[in-house]
Amino acid sequence: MTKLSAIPSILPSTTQEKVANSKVLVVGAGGIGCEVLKNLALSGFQDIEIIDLDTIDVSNLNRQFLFRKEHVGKPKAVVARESILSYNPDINIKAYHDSVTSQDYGVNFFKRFNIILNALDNRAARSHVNRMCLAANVPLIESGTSGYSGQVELIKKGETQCYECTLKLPQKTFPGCTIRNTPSEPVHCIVWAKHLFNQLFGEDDPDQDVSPDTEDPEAKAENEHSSTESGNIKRLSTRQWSQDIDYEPAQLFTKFFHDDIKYLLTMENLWKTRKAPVPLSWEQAASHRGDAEAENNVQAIDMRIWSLSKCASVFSDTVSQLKTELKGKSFLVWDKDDKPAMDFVTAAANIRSYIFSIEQKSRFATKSIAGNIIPAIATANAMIAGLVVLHAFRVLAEEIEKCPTIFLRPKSRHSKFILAADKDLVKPNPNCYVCRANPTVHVFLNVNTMLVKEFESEVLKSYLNMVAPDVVLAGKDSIVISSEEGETEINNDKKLSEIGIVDGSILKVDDFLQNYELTITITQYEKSKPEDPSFKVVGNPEEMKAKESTNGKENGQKEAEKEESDDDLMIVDEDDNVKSDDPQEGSSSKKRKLNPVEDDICLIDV
Ligand SMILES: Nc1ncnc2c1ncn2[C@@H]1O[C@H](COP(=O)(O)OP(=O)(O)OP(=O)(O)O)[C@@H](O)[C@H]1O
Ligand SMILES: [Zn+2]
Repeated sequence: MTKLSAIPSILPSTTQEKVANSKVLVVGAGGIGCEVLKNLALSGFQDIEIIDLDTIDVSNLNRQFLFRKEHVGKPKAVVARESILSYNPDINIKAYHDSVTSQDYGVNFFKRFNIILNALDNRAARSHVNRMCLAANVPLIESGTSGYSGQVELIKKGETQCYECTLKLPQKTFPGCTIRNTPSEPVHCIVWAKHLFNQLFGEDDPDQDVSPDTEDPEAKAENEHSSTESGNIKRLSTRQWSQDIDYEPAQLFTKFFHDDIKYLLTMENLWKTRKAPVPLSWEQAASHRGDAEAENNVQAIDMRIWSLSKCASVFSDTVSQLKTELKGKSFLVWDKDDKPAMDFVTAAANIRSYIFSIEQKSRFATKSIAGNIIPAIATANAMIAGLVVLHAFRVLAEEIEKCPTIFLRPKSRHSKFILAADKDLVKPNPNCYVCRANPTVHVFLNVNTMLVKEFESEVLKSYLNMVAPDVVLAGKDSIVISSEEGETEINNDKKLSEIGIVDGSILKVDDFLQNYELTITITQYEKSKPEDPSFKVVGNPEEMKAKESTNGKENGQKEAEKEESDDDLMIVDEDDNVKSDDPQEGSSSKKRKLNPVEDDICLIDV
């Protein structure tokens, strides 16, 4: 029996019928997904499917209200289904505890739906669903939040831009010389401390060198030191040297916080317009007395700013703990939830901040910066989910012209939001490497150093978001990378040039799972600086510049700042289409491979 009574009577009767008879897929049952599912169930949708790969974590409970304490550890999709049935037992609802990128969900699976609603938190899954919906020609409503910001966007093949029509700028990174030579903000010291962790205990990454950067152009004019030296230490690997001294904390401290800083001071150009750092000896730090008061205040330990002597003792203790953890392993992986790893970064970052006269941060604040944590705001999720379902009504009523992209922006601190809408639907980008006919891209890389397996994992999968690519070298018609296991593994460790991929090569890449074909033109490129990316992907080489977004907050926030209204919510038209700081990355400006900072940002309870 169709429960039309649940359908908002404000809708025209034809739309009410369509709502009751349509089949909807919700992808993701997290913060937005739970709200969307509740809205669907309460507004008359009768046939819903949910897919989510994750299980319920205790940190989800404050905002993902379909879940309770007793559900922790259970699959989100399954529990969400049960909770929705408790609202309305007549709904036909099916749950999949699985990744939407799995081969089990091909184009025919997507074709079964009238509309698909994304409530995801990462770029790879979003891109995949985007391609599946284009291939299946099913409208997709894409949404995301990031703190108090959010966005809802309709994607309809041929009529609107797709998720990949605009270049998503990679997460903000910092120039290597700022991190290594001239930090000026706490985040620079925190990134340096994470790099230090990796140099001492993590996977080797030459881009994460922590020693003074002698190639810094600003310093070079006066600095005649050989680039084979760093500080007073010959540039043998930091890891090797640390192992040679058995991770003796005082010696490590002396190198990183005294000798390297002394060396930096010899780069005089750097300090002409900046406050110079002050080298800190192990003895000075360990016996530092000036900040004992900060230690004794009553705040929760994580909220306190640690004294310098506490930082020194935590540095020493965690170096010893991490050294023990490393035994028998080739490297450790930094994790903000791993206590010694997080304590180490807090201590090292704060010691460096002290040396550079930069504000020190509590462990709590350091964790949030180091883990790129943006708080998840239940209200923002709820507002965005409401807009998702309103858009769904309009799509089903075939009024897609009434579905411009809508942005949620914080008006000011705390409770005030504004909603800003684009004036019109944004048309597809004719150069989009996904939704245009016969898409092409140019990839700049070094064919003499990049391995076939790196090209597959970093360029095709991680950057271009393919799932199961098959690559044919044009002219030779042989498969050089196959999605079939065992077919081309023999090529994995070869350089691209060794299998005939050279400057000017054209590759035909086919991802059967995404029904997506892409032509790639290879151009030989060599890094000129160590921090340069190892490859670049460009739609049109003449337009190598990424579409610079003015910071997303400007979308609606500027409008709002002009207004003096006490309303908690304002709705304004959007004057331009400039996109944002990408709330669609949700909590997670998902890094592309080139980004040294965190991959997915985790949400924290607020
Ligand atoms: N490939 C995928 N297939 C299916 N579901 C996915 C996929 N990728 C992400 N998701 C789901 O999308 C949801 C996004 O929700 P949300 O942004 O609230 O994240 P969360 O993981 O619930 O929260 P937190 O990050 O704070 O732990 C998550 O439940 C996640 O499991
Ligand atoms: Zn597109």
